[in-house]
This record gives sequence, C-alpha cells and structure tokens, in this order.
Amino acid sequence: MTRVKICGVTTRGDLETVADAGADAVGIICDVTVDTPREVSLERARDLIEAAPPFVTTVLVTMATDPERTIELVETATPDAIQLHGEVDRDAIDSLRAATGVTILLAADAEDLADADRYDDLVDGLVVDSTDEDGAGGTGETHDWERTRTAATHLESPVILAGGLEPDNVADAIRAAEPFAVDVSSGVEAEEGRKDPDAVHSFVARAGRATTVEPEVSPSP
Ligand SMILES: O=C(O)c1ccccc1NCC(=O)[C@H](O)[C@H](O)COP(=O)(O)O
Repeated sequence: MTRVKICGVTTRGDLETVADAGADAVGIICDVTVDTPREVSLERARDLIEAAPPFVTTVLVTMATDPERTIELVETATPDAIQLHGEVDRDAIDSLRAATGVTILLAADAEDLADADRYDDLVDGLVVDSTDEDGAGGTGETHDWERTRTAATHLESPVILAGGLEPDNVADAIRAAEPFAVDVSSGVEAEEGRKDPDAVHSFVARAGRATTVEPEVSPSP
C-alpha cells in the first residue's frame, strides 16, 4: 500500500479534512525563502501539529538550512518529521539528528538525482520532487516517473514521489514509479493555500486503490 502525505495545510479545518480522508501524513510549511500561500508562522505550525490526531504523521516542511534554526523549529513545533528543501550540508543534518532525533526527509530534485544518492545514507526518506531553482516545492509540475523508479531501485531510503500529482494522475504515477509514498500540495487545492475536501478524499482513495502489482487472472474453467 502506497502511503499518502497531503502537504501545505494551513488551517484546522483542512487538517480535519486530511485526517478524515485517511491520509497517513500531513505537511505544514514554515520558514521558507519563497513566497507561497501555504506558508504558516511557527506558532500556527505548532498549533496544527498539536491538533493532529494520533496515527497521522506530522511533517514540518522548511527551507531553513542553519542547524540552530532547524533545531529550534523542531523543538518548538514538535513534528514527527522534518522535510528539508534547498542546500543542506551533511553536518547540518547530523547536528539536527543528534539534537532532536526527529525523522528527517530531504527533498531531491527529480531532474538531477545526484543529491538523492549523496544523502541516501544520512536521511530517513527522499522526497523526489519537481523543485524550482531555490529547491522549493509546490510547483504543480510532474516529472519523469519512470526515471524515479529506476533511481529508487538502488536507493536505500524510502522514496516519496511529489510534483504535479492530482486525483486524476496519482494512480498512474504509483504504477509508474512504485514509490513508498506520494505527496501532493497544489493538486488538491480549491484556492491557493486552501484544500478542496472532494479532491483530498479522491486523491487518498485513488492512491489507496492503485496497485503496483498486476492482478492475477484466474484460469478459465
Ligand atoms: O508547497 C509549497 O508551496 C512549498 C514551498 C516551499 C518548499 C516546499 C513546498 N512544498 C513541499 C511539498 O512537500 C509539496 O507537497 C511538494 O512539493 C509537491 O507540490 P505540488 O507539485 O504542488 O503537489
């Protein structure tokens, strides 16, 4: 079963929608260097993370790279995991892990999977995404899912497929890339920064129904 993360939640109502739809994880975006309607303050991030029900993994998504700041984000907002975008050095990841023990996900540019190889031994998961020149996500752009599948065959870390996914393409993406999880942000929005409940439910249901294994055909009697 492919897991599902719904990213860019900004309100308690949308958090409820995501949990009701049966998503495995929710992403809350905080401290990014790009202008996005999905960014919330650290206080709001902490509030949303506290409000998340049990069994929904909370992921703080950030472009902060300085270890002191990432440690502060984790200690204040107390997410289950942190997702790092942008130029992050290995020592910064080591410091963050040593100080907090938090699960660490790293966004890797789907067009250049060198970072995925370089950080594979250091992180707990790799988000293969269509990032912009600053390393930000939320682009709404798809990439070559077959290439992600090929890369994933030699990566140790679980691969989370992101970038331009939506209810109508998520099942095809899962079949093509065979990821550990899928991640969506703009593809389930009603307007910038607000989720569309129907799209969230449909995305989770279609991801759940998608299978990477061909169904067995019973022999005819
Ligand atoms: O979504 C954003 O606006 C964003 C901004 C800066 C850094 C990361 C961001 N999103 C991270 C995610 O995990 C998104 O779900 C992922 O990039 C996929 O986005 P989309 O293509 O819109 O589904």
